[in-house]
Amino acid sequence: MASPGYALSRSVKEGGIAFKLAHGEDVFDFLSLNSELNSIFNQGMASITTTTMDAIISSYRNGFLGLKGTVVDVGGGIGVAISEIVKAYPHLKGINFDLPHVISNAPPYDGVTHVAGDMFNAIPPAETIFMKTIVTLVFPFQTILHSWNDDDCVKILQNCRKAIPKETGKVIMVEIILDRTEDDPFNDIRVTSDLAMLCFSSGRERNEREWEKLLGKSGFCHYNIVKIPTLFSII
Ligand SMILES: C[S@@+](CC[C@H](N)C(=O)[O-])C[C@H]1O[C@@H](n2cnc3c(N)ncnc32)[C@H](O)[C@@H]1O
Repeated sequence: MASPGYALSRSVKEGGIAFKLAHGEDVFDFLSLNSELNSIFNQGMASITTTTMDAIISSYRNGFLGLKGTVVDVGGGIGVAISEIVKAYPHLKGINFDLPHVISNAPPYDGVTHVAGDMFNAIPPAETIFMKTIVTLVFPFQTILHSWNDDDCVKILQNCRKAIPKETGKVIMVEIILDRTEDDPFNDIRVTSDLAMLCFSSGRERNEREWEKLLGKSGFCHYNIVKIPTLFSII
């Protein structure tokens, strides 16, 4: 996992993603080809997610209470986040959507259907889409949108738009928002995550203006930001 750091200077000078220069594959292809690492990665994501879901579920209570129908967690890993959401808000049904090699490791949860697929092709239809990022310093390349460059993010968000009802659909993203002006103890780790994205993906962390631009380009003209007591905000 340290090797992409050693490829960073080559990536800056010659172009290309440092992770791919170091390992010959993009990160998610690399995981799909290494079943032991894939399993460690999925379990790691699941345990980190368990620690942040409490803050998300309680801080966004009115948001979840106002939803109806089905929520699809895009890039939901083995389904921990969506299972916690439907447990806390049982009026909702959940779909956990991820790549086939991840879904094949996912355990069953009440109220959750697992669906395998590729978010660059199509996302299962639902009233609401949930996308949650993760940051760890061991696997610092966590998606969802911060792992991808702007063009890829627009493709993902446009697919989100196609999957939800035109007038009433909603996308809930849990992402980092860079903010240099605020005196916030999480700011240093947000910048560290931005550097980590440079090593592990084509992505980056973004400030509010950059998020607004990305959302606008993808056809979402209304958004709100809800600050929660973690590294992340809800957009
Ligand atoms: C950081 S992990 C899991 C994050 C998860 N949302 C959570 O909070 O635990 C990101 C997930 O995105 C998935 N992913 C990557 N590319 C994808 C694609 N093209 N389509 C669907 N899922 C994808 C990965 O397999 C991985 O499980």
